[in-house]
Amino acid sequence: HNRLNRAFLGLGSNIGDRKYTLGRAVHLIHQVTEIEVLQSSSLYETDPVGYTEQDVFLNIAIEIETSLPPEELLTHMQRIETLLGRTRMIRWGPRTLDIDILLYGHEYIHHGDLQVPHPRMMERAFVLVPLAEIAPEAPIAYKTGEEVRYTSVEDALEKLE
Ligand SMILES: Nc1nc2nc(S)n(CCO)c2c(=O)[nH]1
Repeated sequence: HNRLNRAFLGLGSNIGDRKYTLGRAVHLIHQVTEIEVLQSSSLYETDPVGYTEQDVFLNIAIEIETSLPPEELLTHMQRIETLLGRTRMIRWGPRTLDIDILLYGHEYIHHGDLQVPHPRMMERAFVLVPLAEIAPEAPIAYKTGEEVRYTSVEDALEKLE
C-alpha cells in the first residue's frame, strides 16, 4: 500500500447552483476510498480571471490526505467534473465545476497534462485566499533552473496583494 500524502485541491463553479455543485463535489471526493477530506475553506465569490465574459465564480480550497498517486488523483477529479455535468465548451469559458490539483505534498510535477503545483496559482487570489484560510504554511514548490525551491501559501499571497 502507498504512503499517505497531503494534497490541496481548488474547486470552482460559475454555472447553475454553484453552492450545491461545490457541496456535491466535496461529498463525491470524500466518497473515494483512497481519499480523506481533512479541511474545507469557506466559500468565496470571485470575479472571473482569464476569460472575463462570464459569471462570477464560487471558489473553495480543500485539504485531502490520499494514497493515490497524482495521476490517479487527477483521473478521479476529471470523473467527478464530468459526473457533475462539466461540458468543456470554451477552454477558459464558464463551467459547472472545475477541480484543480493545487499542491501534492512537496512535489514538483511537470509532465503531460499534470502540472503540480498548479502553474497559475501564484497569480490567482481566487486560489491563494481560500488556501491561506486552511493552510497558510503549506509549501509551494517552484523550479529555478535545475533546482526546486519552496515558498509558502502565505508568502505567495503577500507578494500578490
Ligand atoms: N474567479 C475565477 N476565475 C476563473 N477563471 C478560470 S479559467 N477559472 C477556473 C479554474 O481554473 C476560475 C475560477 O475558478 N475562479
